[in-house]
Amino acid sequence: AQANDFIQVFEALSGQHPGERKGHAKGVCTIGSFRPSAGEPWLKELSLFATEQALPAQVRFSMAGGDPFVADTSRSPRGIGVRIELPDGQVHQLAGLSTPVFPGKDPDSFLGLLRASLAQREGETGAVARYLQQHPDAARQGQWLKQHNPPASYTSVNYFGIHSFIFGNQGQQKRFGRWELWPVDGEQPLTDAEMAQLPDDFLQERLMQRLKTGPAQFELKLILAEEGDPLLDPSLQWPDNRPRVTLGRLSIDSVVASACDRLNFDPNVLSKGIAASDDPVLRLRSAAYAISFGKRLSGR
Ligand code: HEM
Repeated sequence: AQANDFIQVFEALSGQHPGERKGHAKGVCTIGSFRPSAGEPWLKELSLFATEQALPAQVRFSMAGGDPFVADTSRSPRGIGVRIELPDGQVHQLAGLSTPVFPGKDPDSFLGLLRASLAQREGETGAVARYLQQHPDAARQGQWLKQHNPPASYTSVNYFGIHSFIFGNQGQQKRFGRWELWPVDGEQPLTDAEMAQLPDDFLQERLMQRLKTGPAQFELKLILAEEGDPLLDPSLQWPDNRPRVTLGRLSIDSVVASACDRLNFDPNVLSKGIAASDDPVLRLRSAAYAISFGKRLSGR
């Protein structure tokens, strides 16, 4: 699977929306800050956690998929894109989802699922079920979404980095870890009744109302891998009992609609001391985001 295959299938599934993101088209942009507070000395040696001062951040919340008009009640992932500006000019980005797993162990498996959805849409009954039967890794996100209603607001849900990243500077021990963002407001899912009754658009309005009462915050957490944890498969979660280390606090201050227009939340833009793993889905994302970024900047 190539990055462009994804752009094509996203556009086939969601229609042409010139100038919009080809994934996570619907969303809301905010500004805020990240205040590092990593307690462990080895973490303080990584650029992102070296200071305890608040670093400027841009944060975009989004609905998965390429449809800018999708209903906010949809049983689909919510997304968060975070861009943090370090004092020395480096930038660190995070782009995660409200599901702990991705629908595919690698790009081929995910692309197959998208193509099966398209085939089903075009009349091939049962195409998705057949595909999922043969590719259990591609079924895991859907299974999780069935068991967890979508969030009542963008700031009342956990977000997951999903991929493994490698933490440690040159000369230090390298440790595989995954990040999570935990809402300080607590998790609050929609009830079934709310899912049936709410209008298509309420997440942006709720976020603006929430921010009138002060910043909404998330704790950034790190889970470190233990022997035998799957390091390169984003469709698999690590056991729930892994300890989490607090890395800092992300503060969402205000909605600034245009502040993300020229940003590309490529998850491989990382500061010194944190590196991408060889997860093939993580690797492919940069190229797909670049194509989408180029298209939307040029109004295509
Ligand atoms: C093969 C796998 C994937 C492909 C092809 C893909 C593709 C895309 C594309 C084309 C965009 C729009 C980029 C832009 O115009 O700026 C996007 C946005 C996004 N993706 Fe992915 N993605 C993949 C996997 C993932 C994964 C694993 C995550 C989370 C861990 C994720 C989270 C996001 C988020 C949060 C955004 C919105 C960023 C923003 O607000 O601008 N994606 N994706």
